[in-house]
Amino acid sequence: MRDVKVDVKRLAHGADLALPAYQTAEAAGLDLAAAVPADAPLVLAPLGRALVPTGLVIALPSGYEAQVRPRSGLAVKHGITVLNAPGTIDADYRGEVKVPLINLGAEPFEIRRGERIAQLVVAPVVQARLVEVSEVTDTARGSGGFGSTGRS
Ligand SMILES: O=c1ccn([C@H]2C[C@H](O)[C@@H](COP(=O)(O)OP(=O)(O)OP(=O)(O)O)O2)c(=O)[nH]1
Ligand SMILES: [Mg+2]
Repeated sequence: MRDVKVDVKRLAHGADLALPAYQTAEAAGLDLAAAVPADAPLVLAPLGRALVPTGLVIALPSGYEAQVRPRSGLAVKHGITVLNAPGTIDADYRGEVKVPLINLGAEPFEIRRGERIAQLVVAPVVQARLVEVSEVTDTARGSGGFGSTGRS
């Protein structure tokens, strides 16, 4: 397993929360915990959304991004997902990592302090060097898409 150093800082409102951790040896995502106040859990009503704090600031190395992805268990059991999935953390972002959650389930969902609400996947990035042309190369697919190869 390759790894890359990522600096992480815990903000005051997350200082007592454990750092994100990979839950298994080959896990791709670091689980992110909700840094909501212990005495004020966040309640997401059906179709309700919230920008959930993690209490974390990260500094990714140049050439990497971090993706904020849903946890499948919360999605399947409760309809909780990341509204902008996959969220993008840029390598030059130094603000708090936050998770825009939405409740697509039928019941209100309570998010307690320390609950693992999403996962962070660090990935390499390439930036495109755009070269404007008057004609693009032809291919067998051409402009076919959106189900052009059969049922979708
Ligand atoms: O789920 C997310 C998505 C983004 N961010 C932070 C890190 C990212 O670097 C920054 C900007 O995100 P994005 O580019 O997706 O948002 P934008 O609406 O384009 O804002 P900006 O104009 O600041 O780029 O917000 C998060 O904390 N969580
Ligand atoms: Mg942006």
